[in-house]
Amino acid sequence: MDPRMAAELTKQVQATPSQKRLQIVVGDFVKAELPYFDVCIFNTPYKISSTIVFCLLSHRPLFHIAILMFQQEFTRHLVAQPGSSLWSRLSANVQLYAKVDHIRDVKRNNFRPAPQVKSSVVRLVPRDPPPPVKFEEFDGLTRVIFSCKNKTVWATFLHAGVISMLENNWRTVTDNAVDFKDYISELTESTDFTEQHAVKMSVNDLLKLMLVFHDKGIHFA
Ligand SMILES: C[S@@+](CC[C@H](N)C(=O)[O-])C[C@H]1O[C@@H](n2cnc3c(N)ncnc32)[C@H](O)[C@@H]1O
Repeated sequence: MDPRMAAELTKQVQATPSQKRLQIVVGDFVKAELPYFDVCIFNTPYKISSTIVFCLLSHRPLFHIAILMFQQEFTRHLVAQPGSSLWSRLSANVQLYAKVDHIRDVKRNNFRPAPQVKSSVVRLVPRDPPPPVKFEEFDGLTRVIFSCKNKTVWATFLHAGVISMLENNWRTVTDNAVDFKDYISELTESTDFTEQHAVKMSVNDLLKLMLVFHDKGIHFA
């Protein structure tokens, strides 16, 4: 590893008020039962980047800080902000649970042999306490919203596949005989986000939208 990078990572770790314990886990990271840890420094296998991020964020007790290296393109999504073309389901899902900052890009020639892809290092600090939102529910909403990220929220919710998925969820908890398309159409028009495009919706906007649906008994997972 580049000595400057090593020095920077060491500084990050030393700035962390942790009990400095080293944990060694042998096996498949995704399947392993992770022990308690404060700090995670990980040159991740890039093909399982998002699995790793969500494994870490769902781990309890919460860790304090993670310094992670990923493929550069992936990190651009992790740190993207609403309004950017890179703002995506991944960005919103991760930023709901963690503050993510870009630390630095790593050039190909910092490795021997030089890999095909560029890398970047990010810092992930979980929100503590974590928001009281079920991951599957928020992910269900972002799956819908970002399926048509340049359409308006109103248009997205009137898509036949979306209506049918939400209606199935809804019918499992209600006997209400109203026409679901009318129900959801009125509901969507009543929000502040009708004309909003997914690409501009912040995590808070998405949470507000999710609560509007929950108030009417509609769930995304
Ligand atoms: C340091 S990582 C990644 C290197 C580089 N960032 C990449 O993606 O090619 C490479 C190492 O991770 C290991 N590895 C791959 N998948 C893994 C998994 N699910 N759990 C634990 N280790 C894994 C591989 O065996 C390999 O030794």
